[in-house]
Amino acid sequence: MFRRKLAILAVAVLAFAVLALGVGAKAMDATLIGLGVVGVLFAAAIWSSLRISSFLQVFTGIFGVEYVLFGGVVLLGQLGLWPEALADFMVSRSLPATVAVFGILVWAASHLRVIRSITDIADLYFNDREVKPAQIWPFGVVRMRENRLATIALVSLVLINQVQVGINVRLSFFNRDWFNAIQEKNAADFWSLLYTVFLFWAVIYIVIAILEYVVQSGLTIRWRQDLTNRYTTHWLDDGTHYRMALTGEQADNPDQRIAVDVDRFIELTYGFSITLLATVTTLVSFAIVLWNISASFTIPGTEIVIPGLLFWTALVYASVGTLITHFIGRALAPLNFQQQRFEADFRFSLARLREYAEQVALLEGERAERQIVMGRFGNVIDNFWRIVNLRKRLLAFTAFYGQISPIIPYVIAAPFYFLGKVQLGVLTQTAGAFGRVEGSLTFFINYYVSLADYKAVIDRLTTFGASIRAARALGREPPRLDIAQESGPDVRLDDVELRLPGGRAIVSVPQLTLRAGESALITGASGSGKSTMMRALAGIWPYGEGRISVPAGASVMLLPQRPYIPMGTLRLAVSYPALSGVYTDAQLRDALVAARLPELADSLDSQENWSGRLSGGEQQRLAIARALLARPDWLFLDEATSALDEFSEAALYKMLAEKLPETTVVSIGHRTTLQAMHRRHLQMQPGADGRFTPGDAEQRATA
Ligand SMILES: Nc1ncnc2c1ncn2[C@@H]1O[C@H](COP(=O)(O)OP(=O)(O)OP(=O)(O)O)[C@@H](O)[C@H]1O
Repeated sequence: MFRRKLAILAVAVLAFAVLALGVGAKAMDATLIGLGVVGVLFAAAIWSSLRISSFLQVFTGIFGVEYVLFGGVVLLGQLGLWPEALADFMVSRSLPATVAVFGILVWAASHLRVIRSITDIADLYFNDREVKPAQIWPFGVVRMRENRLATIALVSLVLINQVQVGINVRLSFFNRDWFNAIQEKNAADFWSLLYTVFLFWAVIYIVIAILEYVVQSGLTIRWRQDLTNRYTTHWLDDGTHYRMALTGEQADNPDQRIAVDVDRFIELTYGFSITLLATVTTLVSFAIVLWNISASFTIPGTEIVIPGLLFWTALVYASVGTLITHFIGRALAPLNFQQQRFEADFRFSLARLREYAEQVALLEGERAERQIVMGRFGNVIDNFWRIVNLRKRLLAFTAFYGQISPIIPYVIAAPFYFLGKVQLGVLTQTAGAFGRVEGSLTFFINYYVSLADYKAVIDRLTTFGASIRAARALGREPPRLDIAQESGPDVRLDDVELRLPGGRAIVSVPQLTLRAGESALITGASGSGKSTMMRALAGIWPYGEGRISVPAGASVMLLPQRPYIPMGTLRLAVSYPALSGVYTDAQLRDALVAARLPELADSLDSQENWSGRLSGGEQQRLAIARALLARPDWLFLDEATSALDEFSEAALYKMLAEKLPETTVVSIGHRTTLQAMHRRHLQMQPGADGRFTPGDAEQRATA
C-alpha cells in the first residue's frame, strides 16, 4: 500500500549500510561492519517486501526507519560527533542491527504459509481504501482512508510498546542507582533520583499506557467492524449464502465464523504481532542489560568473568520452566477447543428447541428433548472436569515456579554482594532484569496455548472465505445457465436443462414462453422439479445450462410455501424485503386488509415472534400483502396459498388480479380448483430419461 515509500526506504537503508561498512572498514570496527552487512541484507529484504502483505509492510517500514535512525546515532557516536549533552540518549551499539534482524525476520515470516493465511485476512482491513469518518482526539471527526488510519494506529502501537520497553530499561538503571544511594545512605541522591528520574518517567509511562489502551481499542473495534461488515456482505450478496447451503461446502456455522471467529482473529493477531514484538523487544533489551551486568560477577577468588552468566542462567531457568509447563499442559489446547464446540452444540440444541417449541409440545417430545439437551450438557461437564484436572497439575507447577522465580536471581547474586563484589543497586537491578528476561521467555508458553486456537480460527475464516468465493463462482463456468435481459415483454426458456447439485438432470425445457399478462399454473407430480424451475426463473438456481430470457428491468418476486418472517416489528415483517419505513402506515394497513388480515392492521409496531404466532395460512396471507406492496412485474407463487381454504384462496387470487393488473402471476399448486384462476395450465410431463418437461395441459378462455 505504501510501495513507493518502502522503495525509498530500501534505498536509504542500503545507502546507510554502505556508509556504515565504509566507516567500519576504515576504523576496523567489527560492530559497524556487522551493522553494514545486516543493513545490506535488510535493504534487499525491504525491496522484496514491496510485494508482501500491507499488514507486514507496516512492520518492515518501522524497522527500516529505526535502523537508519539508531544506526545514525551509533555512527555519530563512533565518529565522536554525538553531543556530550545528549549522552543519556546514546543507544546501545547493537540496537540498529537488532531492529534490522527483526525486519529480516518479518520478511522471512511473510513466506510461511500460515502467515500468508493470516495476512490475507488482515489485509482485507489494511487494504481498505474507503474514506470513513473517525473521532480522533483532539482533532474531532476526521475523514480519511481506512487503511491510512489503520496504519497510523498500528505504527503508534508498535512505537508505544517500544517506548514502554525503553522506559522500563531506563527505570532499571534508576533502580540500581536508587538502591546504591540507599546502601550509601545518600539522602540527597535518594530524593533527587526520585523526583527527577522516577517521577518524570513514571508520568510518561502512565500517559502512554492510557494512550495505548485507547488506540488499541479504537483499532480493534474498527477492524472488527470492517471485517464483520465485509464477511456479512460477501456472504449475503448475490444469494451467496443460499448457494453455499446448496454446495454444502466446508463452511458450516457461518454465524460462528462471523460473530466469534472474526473477533478472536483480531484479538489473537494483535497478540501475535504487537504483543509478541513488545515481548521480543523486552527480551532483547533486558538480555543486553543482564549480559552487561554479568561483567561484574567474577568467579570467586579470581578475576575471571563468565560472559553473560546471568543471561544464560535466565535462559536455562525459563527453558526448563517452559518445557515442564508444555509437558504438563500440552493437552490443554485441544481440550479448550473441544470445550468451545461442546458449549456451542449445547447452546444450539436449546435454541433449536425454542424454535420448534410447538412441534415438541404437540408430540410431547419433552422427555426425548431433555435427554438430547442433557446429553450435550454432559459432554460440556465431562470435558470441563478433564480441563480442571489438567489445570490443577499445571497450577501446582506454575505456582511453585512463580514463587521461586523472584528468589533465584537473589540467590545467585547475593554471594557476590556479600563478598562486596557488587553493590545493592546492581543486586536489585539484576533481579529486575532477570525477571523481565525470564518473563518474556515464559510468555511464549502462555501464547503457545492459544496457538492451536489461533490456527483453528484462521482455518475457519480461510475456508469460509474460500467457500464464499466457490459459491460465487458457481454457475459461472460454461456450460451454464444464462439469464439474459431482453427487450421483449415475455419470459422465455430455450434449451434449458436443470440439474441437481450432484449433476443429475431433472428438468428439460426445449422451448417455453411465459407470456406477459397471461397467468399460468404449473402442476405435476411431487419431486418433478417445479420448485427448481421457479428457482431458476428467479435466478437463484445455479445448476444447469441453457438460456432464460427475462424482460429487461422487470421486477420478479417469488413467494414460497413457507414464507420467511424476520424478527422484529410487524411493520418490518410486512415490508420485507423492503426496509422498514419504505411504505407508509396507510399502505401497510391497506395491504394487510386486502390480504384478509384486517385484525393485524393496528399492530404494526408490535414486536413479536411472528413466525411462531401466526398460523400457516396467516403467514401465507402476510406474504401476499408483501406482494401487494412490492407490485412486481412477475409474481411466482410456489404453493404460496396451500394452507388456505379454497374459498379464501380464490378470493385472494381475484384480489391480486384486481389490485395488480400489471403483474403476471405464475403459480405452482396441486389443487384442481387453481386451474380456474389461471389462463394457462402447464403440466410437468415425465420423459423416458427421468427428466420432466413442462407442457400445455389445456387452454382456458378466462382467468
Ligand atoms: N438442494 C438440493 N440438493 C439435492 N437435491 C435437491 C435439492 N433441491 C431439490 N432437490 C431434489 O430435486 C427434486 C425436485 O425438487 P422440487 O422441489 O423442484 O420438486 P417439486 O416438483 O417442487 O416437488 P413438490 O411438489 O413436492 O414441492 C427432488 O427430488 C428434490 O429432492
